Amino acid sequence: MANVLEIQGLSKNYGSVAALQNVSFSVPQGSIYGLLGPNGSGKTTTLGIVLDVLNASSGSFQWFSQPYSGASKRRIGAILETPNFYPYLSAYKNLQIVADIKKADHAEIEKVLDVTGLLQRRNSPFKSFSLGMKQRLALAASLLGNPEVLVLDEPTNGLDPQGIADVRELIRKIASEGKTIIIASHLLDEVEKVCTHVAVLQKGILKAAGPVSEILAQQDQVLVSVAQTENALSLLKTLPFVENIIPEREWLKLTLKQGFSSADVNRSLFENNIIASQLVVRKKSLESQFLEIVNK
Ligand SMILES: Nc1ncnc2c1ncn2[C@@H]1O[C@H](COP(=O)(O)OP(=O)(O)OP(=O)(O)O)[C@@H](O)[C@H]1O
Repeated sequence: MANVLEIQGLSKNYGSVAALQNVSFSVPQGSIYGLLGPNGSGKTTTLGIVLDVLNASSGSFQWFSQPYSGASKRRIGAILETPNFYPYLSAYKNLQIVADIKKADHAEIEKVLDVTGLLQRRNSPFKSFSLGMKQRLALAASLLGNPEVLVLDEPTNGLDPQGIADVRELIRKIASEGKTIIIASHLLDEVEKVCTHVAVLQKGILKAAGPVSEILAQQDQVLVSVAQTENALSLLKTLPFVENIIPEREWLKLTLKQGFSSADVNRSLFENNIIASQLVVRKKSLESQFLEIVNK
């Protein structure tokens, strides 16, 4: 699959602050790519550089395998900040202004209002919109000109759970039409629910990048409680499918290699005359996986 964006060795210093340090990753065409990291990790800086509103201190990037130009700009729709529309003008009128700036056909306005679920409210003034509707109007505006790629910085910031779910659905719908979407977010949950790929930033350093299924693998943890802890520990250390063992009070916490389950642990213990009094399978939380990645 071709890449819509390739970033090589990007660094950015604000005075003595190293906001980005030698960051490289590629965004495949058709992906929903999450740029994940806590506040201040360099997400907005990365997006600002690739959208040409900030200069990098060093490194390079290409959109559609070419240096950034007016031609590539027309293929990208972006929302970098909380959207500014005219409060007393209707949704439709506001989009007319955006369409004129982007030299987009006015016929597109109805379509983007429909996609974002705002057709019924086309004549309502922007100031009467809820935060979620304002965010959807910003998405509608970014869709004018029919860009191939959307770049969104924290698109669900400040929204309530329903608003977050609406924007998530909308992102899925837009992606299903073949567009590539790049989203910066500090919300792990959001990234896991909607993204196909993720890059994890911490203090300007890229910690991991790739398909979500590889980066945030849903590895289970198996907790074993046995009377003969020492015997069990010696045995478990010899089992090739046990990746990691953490003894914690009466429990032995195990991480297993892909394709193995608590049944394999139970069988091995039993075959060696060790009876587990309790065996518990616990899903590793996204938080703990994220912390493992950033602490690596
Ligand atoms: N104009 C600036 N001048 C000085 N330092 C800056 C400037 N902009 C950003 N920084 C610093 O660069 C680092 C990265 O900031 P950036 O806004 O890119 O992070 P972020 O991951 O987008 O965070 P947030 O989620 O809070 O927006 C932070 O330490 C921030 O304080």
